[in-house]
Amino acid sequence: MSKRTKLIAAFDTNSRSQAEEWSSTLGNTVDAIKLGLEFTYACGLDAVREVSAGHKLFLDLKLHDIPNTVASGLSALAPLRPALTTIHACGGAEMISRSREALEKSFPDEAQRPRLLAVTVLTSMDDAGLRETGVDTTPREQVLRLGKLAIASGADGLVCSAHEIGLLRDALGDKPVLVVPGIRPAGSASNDQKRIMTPTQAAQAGADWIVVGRPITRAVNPALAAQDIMAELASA
Ligand SMILES: O=C(O)c1cc(=O)[nH]c(=O)n1[C@@H]1O[C@H](COP(=O)(O)O)[C@@H](O)[C@H]1O
Repeated sequence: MSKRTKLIAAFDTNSRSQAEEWSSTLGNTVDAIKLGLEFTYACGLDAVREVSAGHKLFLDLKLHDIPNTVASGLSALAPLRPALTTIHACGGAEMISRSREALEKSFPDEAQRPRLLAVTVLTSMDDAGLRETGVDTTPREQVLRLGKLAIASGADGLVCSAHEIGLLRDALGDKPVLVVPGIRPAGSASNDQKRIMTPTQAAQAGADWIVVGRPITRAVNPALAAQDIMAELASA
């Protein structure tokens, strides 16, 4: 039997009290919580530690710099003990392999080591947006290219859209952890996301984790919105 796709709720806010409220009202409904750039820059690392206490943490800081700086940055974040953490795949092979080494050094116990995820092509990019950056190919081709590079260089998994899951599974098999944002329950606004799918579609495509922010956090009742998505995943 295949494993259920798990739900990460993205707590994108600059308010510590708001994040604390979500943590207590829906943190136990979802499988993990994501704290990213907005919350970390606004509230600091102590707040990340406190809001994520008792929950699985996806620390999404999308590091992208020279290999030494990214590896040292990851080592500095180790005390937060995230389950999952991100770097940008386009930082290249050495940046990715040095990141993996840094995490292995900080966590000699492999079971405790945060899973290193490489972000491929952001789900807010479509064909035109990607070409504007000088990458003269489609998001699918670029995701595949970066995905192969990242896994070969030591990433445990990838962040991609649900549209590329099949392609990545064909090329890389079942082992890489695929974490999929750009998820919109039927009828919800796409906002700035371009490559979107519903929770059911992403689960059926084979996502290990989906990431959902605004459809939960901006709902009239965020806890109920999270429960509805969990129910959708259970029946997908
Ligand atoms: O790394 C991510 O989590 C990420 C990668 C990506 O390609 N697209 C993407 O939306 N995300 C994150 O996933 C979350 C999606 O939020 P919503 O669009 O509100 O559901 C945000 O916190 C983004 O930072």
